[in-house]
Amino acid sequence: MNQSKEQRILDFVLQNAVRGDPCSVVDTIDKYCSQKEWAMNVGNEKGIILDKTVEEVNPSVALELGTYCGYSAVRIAQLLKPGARLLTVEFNPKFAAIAKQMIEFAGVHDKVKILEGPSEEIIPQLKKKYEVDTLDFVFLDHWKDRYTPDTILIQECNLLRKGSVLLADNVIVPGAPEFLNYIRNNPRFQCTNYPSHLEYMKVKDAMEKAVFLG
Ligand SMILES: O=C(NC/C=C/[C@H]1O[C@@H](Sc2ccncc2)[C@H](O)[C@@H]1O)c1cc([N+](=O)[O-])cc(O)c1O
Ligand SMILES: [Mg+2]
Repeated sequence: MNQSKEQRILDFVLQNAVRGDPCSVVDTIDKYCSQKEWAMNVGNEKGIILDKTVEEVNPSVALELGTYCGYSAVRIAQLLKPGARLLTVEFNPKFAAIAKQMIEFAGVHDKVKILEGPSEEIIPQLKKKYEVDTLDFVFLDHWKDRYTPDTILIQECNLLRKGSVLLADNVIVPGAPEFLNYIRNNPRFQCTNYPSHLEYMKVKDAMEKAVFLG
């Protein structure tokens, strides 16, 4: 049965990265996806914006929507302080299985929990089932037409506190125009745009940061 691209990425990491070294896992994925097969990891250029935002927020509880192969989960997890945790939501079981192995190989599995299922089902479970009080940081990188409904759902579930930070990937390519319109016109959020480029390409992309004002 022929392998998936995601399985090829994982295999390349298992054979070429250093077990227990998150940086080498991230760099190895970037090497494979820039030289061999493009894949929708946030990549290193936007990854640095992600890193800086995570360091600035220093979250105790972080949520990621759209795990894919686990690239950004590994990037975020390696920056978390002791005792902090990342919950990452993935609905495709094949991708979740790849990401689980990627996260374990990187040695950050004690900080990361993969929640399998669609975000619209998982988000309402965060407080009771996953013992979340509020979210300090949310990285949106799943289906672009889910950014707005899930941001509304997160608010409806009282998961944000004054100062909670949302960071959205791909607000230019593939684009999230409805989300940009929603979040930039919502007085409860203070927005900042970070121009960048699409992962592994020269195409312009951007990330949008939105701080919840309470
Ligand atoms: O489409 C993109 N991302 C969608 C990501 C989707 C990921 O999240 C879930 S969907 C889900 C997860 C949880 N809950 C509900 C749905 C999918 O199984 C995948 O793992 C994308 C596309 C491009 N591009 O250039 O085409 C570049 C990017 O950086 C991108 O992020
Ligand atoms: Mg993306």
